[in-house]
Amino acid sequence: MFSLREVKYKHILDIEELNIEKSKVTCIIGESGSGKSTLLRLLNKLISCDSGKIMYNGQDLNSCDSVELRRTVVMLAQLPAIFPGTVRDNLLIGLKFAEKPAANDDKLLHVLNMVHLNKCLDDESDLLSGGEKQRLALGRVILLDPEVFLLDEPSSALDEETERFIIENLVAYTKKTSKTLIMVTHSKKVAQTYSDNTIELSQGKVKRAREV
Ligand SMILES: Nc1ncnc2c1ncn2[C@@H]1O[C@H](COP(=O)(O)OP(=O)(O)OP(=O)(O)O)[C@@H](O)[C@H]1O
Repeated sequence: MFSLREVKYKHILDIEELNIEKSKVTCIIGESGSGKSTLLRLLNKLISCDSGKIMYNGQDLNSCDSVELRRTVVMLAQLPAIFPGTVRDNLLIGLKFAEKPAANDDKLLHVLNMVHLNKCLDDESDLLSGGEKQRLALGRVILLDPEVFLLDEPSSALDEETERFIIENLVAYTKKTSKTLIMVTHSKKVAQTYSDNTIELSQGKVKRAREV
């Protein structure tokens, strides 16, 4: 799905060769500052590499329209934005930005259940805890129903049990729908348990890329 050849970005990333498979769960691990978030941002075309080539489904990412790309490849940042308004507003705003039809309350409640967020749709989002806001933003991304999820530490603010519940739901959903999940995680345990492939970065280079 994604293939990278001799990709360099500033002093931060220097990747000789890397392939990320379609319809698989790929975890990106590595020490803090190793370039994990930068790699996700390259794949979402939020930044462009200085040299080398990134292909997406056989097409050079440079020649992909960024807006079109982000309709199918959706990124959840490490510190996602929460907008003023209710839980419902925050779930629906992604669909609105993407010019997709709004979802009904049943669908919104189903997504809240998936991300283990036990809140009412009319609750004010600025009263949520950090971990709850993180799950709300994840729900917003799930509603967009992209082909590729790029998730930057989606469970960093969660306790182990909630993390397990959410990642299990997410992996089951992406497997069932043949979506591609690319997820940065600080947890080797999450990578070992749930990923089909793991990419380990160290100082901007691929230290290891393997099937688990
Ligand atoms: N636009 C930029 N310009 C210069 N340096 C940057 C830029 N963005 C990130 N960096 C630096 O690049 C390195 C890699 O950053 P990145 O956020 O990709 O790391 P990470 O592996 O995701 O780290 P963490 O696990 O702490 O989130 C860091 O040293 C960071 O300070």
